Amino acid sequence: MILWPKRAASDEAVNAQDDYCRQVAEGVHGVEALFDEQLRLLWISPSIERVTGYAPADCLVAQDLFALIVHESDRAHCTRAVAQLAADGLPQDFELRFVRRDGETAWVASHWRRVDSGGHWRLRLSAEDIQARKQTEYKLLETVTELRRAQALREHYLLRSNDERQRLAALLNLIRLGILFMDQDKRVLYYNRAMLEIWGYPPDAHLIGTRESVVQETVRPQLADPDAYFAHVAEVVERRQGVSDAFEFRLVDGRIVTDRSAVVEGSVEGHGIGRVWIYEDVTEARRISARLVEMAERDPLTNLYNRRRFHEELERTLADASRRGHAVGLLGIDLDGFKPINDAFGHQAGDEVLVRLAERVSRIVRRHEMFFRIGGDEFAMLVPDAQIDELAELAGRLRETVAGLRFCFEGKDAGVTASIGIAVFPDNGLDAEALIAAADEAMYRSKSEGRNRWTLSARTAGESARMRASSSDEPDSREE
Ligand SMILES: Nc1nc2c(ncn2[C@@H]2O[C@H](COP(=O)(O)OP(=O)(O)OP(=O)(O)O)[C@@H](O)[C@H]2O)c(=O)[nH]1
Repeated sequence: MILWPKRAASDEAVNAQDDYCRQVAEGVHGVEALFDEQLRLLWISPSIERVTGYAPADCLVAQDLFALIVHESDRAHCTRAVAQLAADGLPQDFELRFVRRDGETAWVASHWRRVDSGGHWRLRLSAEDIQARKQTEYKLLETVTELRRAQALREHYLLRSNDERQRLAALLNLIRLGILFMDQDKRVLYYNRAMLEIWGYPPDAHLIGTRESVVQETVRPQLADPDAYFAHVAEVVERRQGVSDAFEFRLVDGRIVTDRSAVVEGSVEGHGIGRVWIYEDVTEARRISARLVEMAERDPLTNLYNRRRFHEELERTLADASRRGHAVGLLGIDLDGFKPINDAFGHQAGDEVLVRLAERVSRIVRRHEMFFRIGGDEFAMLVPDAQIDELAELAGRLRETVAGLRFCFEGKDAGVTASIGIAVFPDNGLDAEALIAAADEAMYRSKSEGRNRWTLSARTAGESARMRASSSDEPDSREE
């Protein structure tokens, strides 16, 4: 239903004017509507159908127009604003959502005005479609929200990666290995505390960004052989090996350090982003292992090399002598009358004899000669590149030294003598076993022929069964 105020004019003119006005009103693009004082809908433009899908007639017959077309969330506000306008006549402008017949939402900007005429008033609604703008706004809002979320996520990851870095740095600072990261431009990227300690930097040294060449110059004075070390570094860098082999080097203060290095691969395969160096101070480890080797090779009572080292040295010396065509002398030594000392004065007295004997005999041993305790009261002397004369002379001195040792246990004089057998490589044996057997056999001859003497083995190499022993006379040992 459309209502127009009547004017005093001819019916024809009025009808024509009505027709013009109707065409204008019905052709408006936005939604126009008129409500009476009871807020009942009097007229609504056909454009409502374009915006909501409801025809003007649907709106006019609706019991509650707001319930039909205003979105549930905006309805209360809309009702309040319209009641306010009715009461005070002040314009109301706000955005609201229409609910379309197909259930979709259509945003409009609504403008509510009170129009007065002849003591009566009506409410006029003008609403323009702002759906496109709202959609843009929504999109913008979504984009902004998305950006904020991404930003928050970035901050979160940044925080987490900083935490990770802190954790990693704490861990790396705790470990005893020195760690140094160089970037692809050969500048220091990271180092830990142990790296500073190993290279003798003060704990507060600041190396980040320092060029490799500068670092090398600062560590040069620490190195026992800087040129060899830097040649090694250059070779490792040149070779671009996966992980370099451990390289051992010495510092001027006597410490022993090893290094290993690897290229740090970036996320692009085959593209190195720098290099990591790992340093380990192995001084203590080397000292302990040397001590262990020492312990395994030395007799704890006399501190002479033991049977194990004797066999190693004998094999090594024979191999060396074979290559050079040298002779090797072996003196097998067994004490005479040692057991009676143990029996008469106790084991401790026997120990004292062994210790003093080892100490005194060691004094007459020359640089290239080696003296061993094989076990019990058995000793051996190894003489590389030996001549028979020298060996006889050495055996004589040895016999004399042992016989000259005097002890006093429980107020009684005591002493021991030595029976010595001399064997020479290659004359008396071509390998360690044969040489030992020859020396033993000669030593037993010394025993059987009166003790306190030396005997030269007469065994021919390769003829182990046959013996041609020469025996020394007491006390001036001599060859027969
Ligand atoms: N005190 C002491 N005695 C040892 C040690 N090792 C072995 N013995 C003893 O040394 C003795 C060696 O015996 P023998 O070789 O018969 O002694 P010996 O009186 O010299 O006899 P011959 O070799 O026949 O001249 C044994 O009584 C062992 O118990 C040791 O480390 N300390």
